[in-house]
Amino acid sequence: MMASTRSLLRTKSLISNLPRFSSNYKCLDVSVNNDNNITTVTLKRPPVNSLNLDLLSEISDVLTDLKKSKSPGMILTSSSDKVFTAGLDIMEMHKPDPERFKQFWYALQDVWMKLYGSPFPTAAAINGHAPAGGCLLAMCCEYRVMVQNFNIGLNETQLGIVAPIWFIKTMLNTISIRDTELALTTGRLFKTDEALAVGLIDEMATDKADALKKANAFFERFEMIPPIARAYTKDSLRGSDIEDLKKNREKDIQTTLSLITQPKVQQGLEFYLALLKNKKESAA
Ligand SMILES: CCCCCC/C=C\CC(=O)SCCNC(=O)CCNC(=O)[C@H](O)C(C)(C)COP(=O)(O)OP(=O)(O)OC[C@H]1O[C@@H](n2cnc3c(N)ncnc32)[C@H](O)[C@@H]1OP(=O)(O)O
Repeated sequence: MMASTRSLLRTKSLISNLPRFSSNYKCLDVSVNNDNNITTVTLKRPPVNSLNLDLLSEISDVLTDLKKSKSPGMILTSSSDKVFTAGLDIMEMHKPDPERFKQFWYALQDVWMKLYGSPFPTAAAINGHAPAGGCLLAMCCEYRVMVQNFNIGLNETQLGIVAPIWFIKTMLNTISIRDTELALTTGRLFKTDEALAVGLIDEMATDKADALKKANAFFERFEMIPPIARAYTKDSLRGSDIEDLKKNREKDIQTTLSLITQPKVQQGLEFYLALLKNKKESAA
């Protein structure tokens, strides 16, 4: 075979392996780093990247594309300069339409299973606050770099809601049982340096550029590791948590719907929404 034909075939096979991303994402920016082929997925749903059905569906789609294209890795970050994501969109839980809520929760389960269980390595460049669902997304990643002076944690109890068992398992996979219990029961939000001290994040960064640089450096650790050995090892550690949710998926949706629609829980959410609005008014 002529050298030029060989090189053309090689180029073709490289092209067919490159991730093909939909340009139709409304709430995400997706870009591939030419130096290391790592994909950066940037959450872009102003003002606070709250996770509604649309955003979750797009994250789910991009994770499917990355798996199909055998991506060498993904960084999750935000286009905002102060919020990574404010967690689940409270409007999806406030006076929910049951059918819409089921779709929303199903999409959240999907994102969790795909991100927590991804065969490719993942890092979060947390360039802003990451409460509740935001902390969950960050903890699903294998490595977390966080810009200083922001907050992260599972603060559900502060809203009068209960973090589902798969949220709890994700925290248990990250920090100690003792710290998980204290953090969850008090709904604690950790400042960046406090999060580093308990191991909720792996590194601190001065700004987003520094966070992205450190997140990119994480992937160098796998240069000499066969991807299949890496992926099987991750699955041995995380796979049983995912299997548990797969088995209980419908039950988890029904239980969450019946809890979220309880009058006391709805009152708690209304109170919390009012606090968010008042905060704005008293700052003005
Ligand atoms: C029983 C059932 C089990 C359910 C289990 C549920 C599991 C997870 C739950 C969650 O993820 S609930 C969400 C928890 N999130 C929070 O507690 C964060 C709330 N937000 C904030 O603390 C702040 O907004 C911020 C993230 C620190 C950012 O502060 P900033 O000053 O920059 O912005 P704000 O002025 O506060 O907000 C702007 C705008 O966005 C609205 N908003 C904020 N967070 C959310 C949200 N999570 N969902 C929907 N909307 C949100 C906020 O009200 C403002 O709205 P406007 O006043 O501009 O209309």
